Amino acid sequence: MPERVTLARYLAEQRPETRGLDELSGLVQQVTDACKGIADAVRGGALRGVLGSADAANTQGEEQKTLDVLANERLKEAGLWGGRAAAVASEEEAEAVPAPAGQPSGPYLLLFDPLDGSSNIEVNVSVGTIFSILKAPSEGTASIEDFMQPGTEQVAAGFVVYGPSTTLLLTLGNGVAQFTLDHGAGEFVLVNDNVQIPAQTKEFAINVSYQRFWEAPVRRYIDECLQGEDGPRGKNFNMRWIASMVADMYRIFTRGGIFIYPRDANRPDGRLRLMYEANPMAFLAEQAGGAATDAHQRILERAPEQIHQKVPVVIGSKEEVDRLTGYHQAS
Ligand SMILES: O=P(O)(O)OC[C@H]1O[C@](O)(COP(=O)(O)O)[C@@H](O)[C@@H]1O
Ligand SMILES: [Mg+2]
Ligand SMILES: [Mg+2]
Repeated sequence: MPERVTLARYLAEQRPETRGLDELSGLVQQVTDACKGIADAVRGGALRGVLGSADAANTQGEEQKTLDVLANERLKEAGLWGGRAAAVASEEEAEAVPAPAGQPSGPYLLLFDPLDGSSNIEVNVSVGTIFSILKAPSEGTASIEDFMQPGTEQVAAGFVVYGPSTTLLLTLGNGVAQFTLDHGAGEFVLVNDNVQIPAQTKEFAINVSYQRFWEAPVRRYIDECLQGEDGPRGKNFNMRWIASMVADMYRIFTRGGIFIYPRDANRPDGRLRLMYEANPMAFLAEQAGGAATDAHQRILERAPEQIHQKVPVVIGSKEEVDRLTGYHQAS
Protein backbone atom coordinates (compact mmCIF):
# COMPACT_ATOMS: atom_id res chain seq x y z
CA MET A 1 0.00 0.00 0.00
CA PRO A 2 1.44 3.42 -0.90
CA GLU A 3 2.57 5.61 1.98
CA ARG A 4 -0.06 8.08 3.15
CA VAL A 5 1.30 11.62 3.14
CA THR A 6 -1.05 14.15 4.71
CA LEU A 7 -0.82 17.87 3.98
CA ALA A 8 0.69 18.40 7.44
CA ARG A 9 3.43 15.89 6.69
CA TYR A 10 4.01 17.34 3.23
CA LEU A 11 4.47 20.81 4.74
CA ALA A 12 6.87 19.40 7.34
CA GLU A 13 8.92 17.77 4.57
CA GLN A 14 8.88 20.90 2.41
CA ARG A 15 10.02 23.10 5.29
CA PRO A 16 12.43 20.89 7.24
CA GLU A 17 13.99 23.83 9.10
CA THR A 18 10.73 24.27 11.04
CA ARG A 19 9.20 20.84 10.45
CA GLY A 20 6.17 22.63 9.09
CA LEU A 21 5.56 24.50 12.32
CA ASP A 22 6.27 27.94 10.82
CA GLU A 23 3.72 30.67 10.15
CA LEU A 24 3.45 30.01 6.41
CA SER A 25 2.68 26.33 6.93
CA GLY A 26 0.22 27.30 9.66
CA LEU A 27 -1.54 29.74 7.36
CA VAL A 28 -1.81 27.14 4.58
CA GLN A 29 -3.25 24.69 7.13
CA GLN A 30 -5.78 27.22 8.37
CA VAL A 31 -6.90 28.13 4.86
CA THR A 32 -7.25 24.50 3.79
CA ASP A 33 -9.05 23.67 7.05
CA ALA A 34 -11.56 26.40 6.19
CA CYS A 35 -11.93 24.80 2.74
CA LYS A 36 -12.93 21.51 4.41
CA GLY A 37 -15.83 23.34 6.04
CA ILE A 38 -16.78 24.97 2.74
CA ALA A 39 -16.62 21.55 1.03
CA ASP A 40 -19.03 20.24 3.62
CA ALA A 41 -21.46 23.11 3.02
CA VAL A 42 -21.24 22.64 -0.77
CA ARG A 43 -21.93 18.91 -0.40
CA GLY A 44 -24.94 19.61 1.79
CA GLY A 45 -26.47 21.84 -0.89
CA ALA A 46 -30.18 22.48 -0.46
CA LEU A 47 -30.25 20.45 2.79
CA ARG A 48 -27.85 22.94 4.34
CA GLY A 49 -29.88 25.88 3.06
CA VAL A 50 -26.83 27.31 1.32
CA LEU A 51 -28.10 27.55 -2.25
CA GLY A 52 -29.45 30.75 -3.72
CA SER A 53 -28.80 34.43 -3.51
CA ALA A 54 -27.73 36.33 -0.40
CA ASP A 55 -29.76 39.27 -1.75
CA ALA A 56 -26.65 41.45 -1.75
CA ALA A 57 -24.00 42.60 -4.23
CA ASN A 58 -20.24 42.64 -3.79
CA THR A 59 -18.05 45.69 -4.39
CA GLN A 60 -17.88 44.82 -8.10
CA GLY A 61 -21.65 44.87 -8.45
CA GLU A 62 -21.93 41.08 -8.78
CA GLU A 63 -24.76 39.27 -7.03
CA GLN A 64 -23.53 37.48 -3.89
CA LYS A 65 -24.71 33.94 -3.30
CA THR A 66 -25.27 32.54 0.20
CA LEU A 67 -22.23 30.31 -0.31
CA ASP A 68 -20.06 33.26 -1.41
CA VAL A 69 -20.83 34.90 1.91
CA LEU A 70 -20.33 31.73 3.97
CA ALA A 71 -17.03 30.90 2.26
CA ASN A 72 -15.82 34.46 2.66
CA GLU A 73 -16.54 34.44 6.41
CA ARG A 74 -14.78 31.09 6.91
CA LEU A 75 -11.68 32.20 5.03
CA LYS A 76 -11.51 35.60 6.70
CA GLU A 77 -11.59 33.94 10.08
CA ALA A 78 -8.96 31.41 8.97
CA GLY A 79 -6.71 34.18 7.70
CA LEU A 80 -7.02 36.55 10.59
CA TRP A 81 -6.98 34.09 13.48
CA GLY A 82 -3.73 33.06 15.09
CA GLY A 83 -1.35 35.86 14.15
CA ARG A 84 -0.24 34.53 10.76
CA ALA A 85 -1.73 37.10 8.37
CA ALA A 86 -1.58 40.84 8.97
CA ALA A 87 -4.56 41.35 6.66
CA VAL A 88 -6.71 39.60 4.08
CA ALA A 89 -8.18 40.73 0.76
CA SER A 90 -11.16 39.00 -0.82
CA GLU A 91 -13.33 39.21 -3.91
CA GLU A 92 -16.23 39.73 -1.52
CA GLU A 93 -14.67 42.59 0.53
CA ALA A 94 -14.40 46.14 -0.79
CA GLU A 95 -11.24 46.88 1.23
CA ALA A 96 -8.45 44.85 2.78
CA VAL A 97 -9.43 43.56 6.24
CA PRO A 98 -6.72 43.89 8.90
CA ALA A 99 -6.24 41.53 11.83
CA PRO A 100 -8.42 42.73 14.72
CA ALA A 101 -6.89 45.08 17.28
CA GLY A 102 -5.28 43.15 20.10
CA GLN A 103 -4.37 40.22 17.85
CA PRO A 104 -0.71 39.68 16.97
CA SER A 105 -0.20 40.91 13.41
CA GLY A 106 1.23 38.08 11.28
CA PRO A 107 3.98 38.30 8.68
CA TYR A 108 1.80 37.38 5.65
CA LEU A 109 -1.00 38.78 3.52
CA LEU A 110 -3.72 36.39 2.37
CA LEU A 111 -5.83 36.97 -0.75
CA PHE A 112 -8.70 34.80 -1.90
CA ASP A 113 -11.63 34.24 -4.20
CA PRO A 114 -13.79 32.46 -1.60
CA LEU A 115 -16.03 30.78 -4.13
CA ASP A 116 -15.04 30.67 -7.77
CA GLY A 117 -17.73 29.80 -10.29
CA SER A 118 -20.61 30.94 -8.05
CA SER A 119 -23.04 30.97 -10.96
CA ASN A 120 -22.69 27.16 -11.02
CA ILE A 121 -23.82 26.52 -7.45
CA GLU A 122 -27.49 25.85 -8.19
CA VAL A 123 -26.70 23.60 -11.16
CA ASN A 124 -24.41 21.34 -9.09
CA VAL A 125 -21.27 21.91 -11.15
CA SER A 126 -17.85 22.10 -9.48
CA VAL A 127 -16.97 25.37 -7.75
CA GLY A 128 -13.84 26.17 -5.75
CA THR A 129 -11.66 28.45 -3.63
CA ILE A 130 -8.52 30.20 -4.94
CA PHE A 131 -5.88 31.68 -2.61
CA SER A 132 -2.58 33.54 -2.77
CA ILE A 133 -0.10 34.41 -0.01
CA LEU A 134 2.31 37.37 -0.05
CA LYS A 135 4.79 38.55 2.57
CA ALA A 136 3.60 41.60 4.52
CA PRO A 137 6.23 44.24 3.73
CA SER A 138 5.97 46.00 7.05
CA GLU A 139 5.44 45.01 10.66
CA GLY A 140 2.16 45.96 12.33
CA THR A 141 -1.13 46.67 10.59
CA ALA A 142 -1.21 46.25 6.80
CA SER A 143 -2.65 48.74 4.33
CA ILE A 144 -3.95 48.28 0.78
CA GLU A 145 -0.57 49.52 -0.55
CA ASP A 146 1.13 46.54 1.11
CA PHE A 147 -0.83 44.24 -1.20
CA MET A 148 0.38 46.00 -4.35
CA GLN A 149 3.09 43.46 -5.14
CA PRO A 150 3.51 41.63 -8.46
CA GLY A 151 2.61 37.95 -8.58
CA THR A 152 6.29 37.02 -8.68
CA GLU A 153 6.32 37.87 -4.94
CA GLN A 154 3.81 35.17 -4.00
CA VAL A 155 5.22 32.69 -1.49
CA ALA A 156 2.36 30.21 -1.83
CA ALA A 157 -0.79 29.77 -3.89
CA GLY A 158 -3.41 27.13 -4.38
CA PHE A 159 -6.97 26.24 -5.17
CA VAL A 160 -9.50 23.71 -3.96
CA VAL A 161 -12.13 22.25 -6.27
CA TYR A 162 -15.37 21.14 -4.62
CA GLY A 163 -16.14 18.45 -7.20
CA PRO A 164 -17.01 14.75 -7.08
CA SER A 165 -13.85 14.64 -4.97
CA THR A 166 -12.49 17.65 -3.08
CA THR A 167 -9.01 18.33 -4.41
CA LEU A 168 -6.28 20.82 -3.58
CA LEU A 169 -3.48 22.03 -5.84
CA LEU A 170 -0.74 23.79 -3.90
CA THR A 171 2.56 25.47 -4.67
CA LEU A 172 5.13 26.84 -2.24
CA GLY A 173 7.32 27.84 -5.19
CA ASN A 174 8.85 24.39 -5.54
CA GLY A 175 6.55 22.60 -8.01
CA VAL A 176 2.87 21.78 -7.63
CA ALA A 177 1.43 19.09 -5.37
CA GLN A 178 -2.07 17.64 -5.60
CA PHE A 179 -4.09 16.41 -2.61
CA THR A 180 -7.48 14.74 -2.29
CA LEU A 181 -9.62 15.30 0.79
CA ASP A 182 -10.26 12.13 2.76
CA HIS A 183 -13.66 13.24 4.04
CA GLY A 184 -13.79 10.50 6.68
CA ALA A 185 -10.44 11.38 8.23
CA GLY A 186 -10.82 15.10 7.53
CA GLU A 187 -7.35 15.23 5.95
CA PHE A 188 -5.94 16.30 2.60
CA VAL A 189 -3.79 13.40 1.35
CA LEU A 190 -1.06 13.73 -1.29
CA VAL A 191 -1.88 12.03 -4.59
CA ASN A 192 0.69 13.64 -6.91
CA ASP A 193 3.82 15.48 -5.77
CA ASN A 194 4.80 16.76 -9.22
CA VAL A 195 1.87 18.02 -11.29
CA GLN A 196 2.93 18.85 -14.86
CA ILE A 197 0.89 20.55 -17.59
CA PRO A 198 1.75 18.97 -20.96
CA ALA A 199 3.35 21.60 -23.26
CA GLN A 200 1.09 20.67 -26.18
CA THR A 201 -2.66 20.28 -26.29
CA LYS A 202 -5.66 19.84 -28.56
CA GLU A 203 -8.18 21.39 -26.16
CA PHE A 204 -9.18 25.01 -25.68
CA ALA A 205 -11.49 26.73 -23.18
CA ILE A 206 -13.10 30.06 -23.99
CA ASN A 207 -16.64 31.45 -23.78
CA VAL A 208 -17.47 31.46 -27.50
CA SER A 209 -20.68 33.41 -26.99
CA TYR A 210 -18.54 36.58 -26.87
CA GLN A 211 -16.94 35.81 -30.25
CA ARG A 212 -18.37 38.91 -31.97
CA PHE A 213 -16.59 41.12 -29.42
CA TRP A 214 -13.14 39.45 -29.68
CA GLU A 215 -10.01 41.13 -30.98
CA ALA A 216 -8.32 39.88 -34.17
CA PRO A 217 -5.58 37.70 -32.57
CA VAL A 218 -8.13 35.73 -30.52
CA ARG A 219 -10.35 35.29 -33.59
CA ARG A 220 -7.38 34.05 -35.57
CA TYR A 221 -6.28 31.59 -32.88
CA ILE A 222 -9.74 30.05 -32.36
CA ASP A 223 -10.49 30.05 -36.08
CA GLU A 224 -7.29 28.08 -36.74
CA CYS A 225 -8.22 25.58 -34.01
CA LEU A 226 -11.70 25.15 -35.50
CA GLN A 227 -10.30 24.41 -38.97
CA GLY A 228 -8.82 21.26 -37.43
CA GLU A 229 -6.84 18.83 -39.60
CA ASP A 230 -7.58 20.83 -42.74
CA GLY A 231 -6.29 24.13 -41.32
CA PRO A 232 -2.86 25.54 -40.51
CA ARG A 233 -2.69 23.64 -37.19
CA GLY A 234 -3.05 20.28 -38.93
CA LYS A 235 -4.90 18.70 -35.99
CA ASN A 236 -8.43 18.59 -34.60
CA PHE A 237 -9.20 20.53 -31.42
CA ASN A 238 -11.82 19.93 -28.76
CA MET A 239 -13.57 22.67 -26.77
CA ARG A 240 -14.58 22.82 -23.07
CA TRP A 241 -16.09 25.68 -21.02
CA ILE A 242 -17.34 24.89 -17.52
CA ALA A 243 -17.66 28.56 -16.44
CA SER A 244 -15.82 27.73 -13.21
CA MET A 245 -12.20 28.72 -13.64
CA VAL A 246 -11.17 26.24 -10.93
CA ALA A 247 -12.82 23.35 -12.77
CA ASP A 248 -11.46 24.38 -16.19
CA MET A 249 -7.98 24.84 -14.72
CA TYR A 250 -8.11 21.57 -12.82
CA ARG A 251 -8.71 19.82 -16.13
CA ILE A 252 -5.78 21.69 -17.67
CA PHE A 253 -3.46 20.73 -14.77
CA THR A 254 -4.60 17.14 -15.28
CA ARG A 255 -4.38 16.70 -19.05
CA GLY A 256 -3.32 20.02 -20.60
CA GLY A 257 -5.22 22.66 -22.51
CA ILE A 258 -5.45 26.42 -22.85
CA PHE A 259 -7.85 28.67 -20.92
CA ILE A 260 -8.59 32.08 -22.40
CA TYR A 261 -10.58 34.93 -20.86
CA PRO A 262 -9.53 37.77 -23.18
CA ARG A 263 -10.24 41.45 -23.28
CA ASP A 264 -12.94 42.25 -25.81
CA ALA A 265 -15.03 45.15 -27.03
CA ASN A 266 -17.24 44.94 -23.91
CA ARG A 267 -14.61 44.04 -21.33
CA PRO A 268 -11.44 46.10 -21.80
CA ASP A 269 -9.62 44.05 -19.13
CA GLY A 270 -11.50 40.77 -19.39
CA ARG A 271 -13.44 39.49 -16.40
CA LEU A 272 -11.00 37.77 -14.06
CA ARG A 273 -9.26 39.53 -11.19
CA LEU A 274 -5.47 39.80 -11.12
CA MET A 275 -4.74 39.49 -7.43
CA TYR A 276 -6.84 36.54 -6.30
CA GLU A 277 -7.70 34.67 -9.53
CA ALA A 278 -5.05 35.24 -12.21
CA ASN A 279 -1.92 35.55 -10.05
CA PRO A 280 -2.36 32.35 -8.01
CA MET A 281 -3.35 30.38 -11.13
CA ALA A 282 -0.38 31.82 -13.03
CA PHE A 283 2.02 30.90 -10.20
CA LEU A 284 0.66 27.35 -10.14
CA ALA A 285 0.72 27.05 -13.95
CA GLU A 286 4.35 28.16 -14.23
CA GLN A 287 5.33 25.87 -11.37
CA ALA A 288 3.71 23.00 -13.30
CA GLY A 289 5.65 23.75 -16.51
CA GLY A 290 2.86 25.78 -18.12
CA ALA A 291 2.65 29.49 -18.89
CA ALA A 292 0.34 32.42 -18.17
CA THR A 293 0.13 35.82 -19.88
CA ASP A 294 -2.27 38.73 -20.19
CA ALA A 295 -1.93 38.09 -23.97
CA HIS A 296 1.15 40.33 -24.07
CA GLN A 297 3.30 39.78 -20.96
CA ARG A 298 3.70 37.37 -18.05
CA ILE A 299 0.78 37.82 -15.64
CA LEU A 300 3.15 37.42 -12.68
CA GLU A 301 5.08 40.55 -13.73
CA ARG A 302 2.04 42.83 -13.82
CA ALA A 303 2.37 45.62 -11.26
CA PRO A 304 -1.00 45.82 -9.49
CA GLU A 305 -2.71 49.12 -8.81
CA GLN A 306 -5.93 47.96 -7.18
CA ILE A 307 -7.05 44.94 -5.21
CA HIS A 308 -9.96 44.20 -7.54
CA GLN A 309 -8.38 45.08 -10.88
CA LYS A 310 -9.15 42.81 -13.81
CA VAL A 311 -6.74 41.27 -16.28
CA PRO A 312 -7.05 39.32 -19.54
CA VAL A 313 -5.93 35.71 -19.00
CA VAL A 314 -4.21 33.25 -21.36
CA ILE A 315 -3.02 30.25 -19.35
CA GLY A 316 -2.16 26.58 -19.64
CA SER A 317 -0.04 24.48 -22.00
CA LYS A 318 3.09 26.44 -22.79
CA GLU A 319 3.23 26.07 -26.57
CA GLU A 320 -0.37 27.25 -26.99
CA VAL A 321 0.01 30.18 -24.58
CA ASP A 322 3.16 31.23 -26.44
CA ARG A 323 1.37 30.97 -29.79
CA LEU A 324 -1.63 33.13 -28.80
CA THR A 325 0.62 35.64 -27.01
CA GLY A 326 2.76 35.78 -30.15
CA TYR A 327 -0.31 36.53 -32.29
CA HIS A 328 -1.05 39.51 -30.00
CA GLN A 329 2.53 40.75 -30.01
CA ALA A 330 2.60 40.60 -33.82
CA SER A 331 -0.67 42.50 -34.27
O1 LIG B 1 -19.87 33.60 -17.33
P1 LIG B 1 -18.57 33.81 -18.08
O2 LIG B 1 -18.45 35.17 -18.68
O3 LIG B 1 -18.31 32.70 -19.05
O4 LIG B 1 -17.42 33.78 -16.96
C1 LIG B 1 -17.07 32.63 -16.29
C2 LIG B 1 -15.88 32.91 -15.44
O5 LIG B 1 -16.23 33.79 -14.39
C3 LIG B 1 -15.95 33.22 -13.14
O6 LIG B 1 -17.10 32.58 -12.66
C4 LIG B 1 -15.53 34.37 -12.23
O7 LIG B 1 -15.36 33.99 -10.91
P2 LIG B 1 -16.46 34.22 -9.73
O8 LIG B 1 -17.52 33.18 -9.90
O9 LIG B 1 -15.60 34.03 -8.53
O10 LIG B 1 -16.96 35.64 -9.87
C5 LIG B 1 -14.89 32.15 -13.44
O11 LIG B 1 -14.87 31.11 -12.52
C6 LIG B 1 -15.32 31.66 -14.80
O12 LIG B 1 -14.24 31.14 -15.55
MG1 LIG C 1 -13.70 33.63 -9.39
MG1 LIG D 1 -15.88 34.22 -6.48
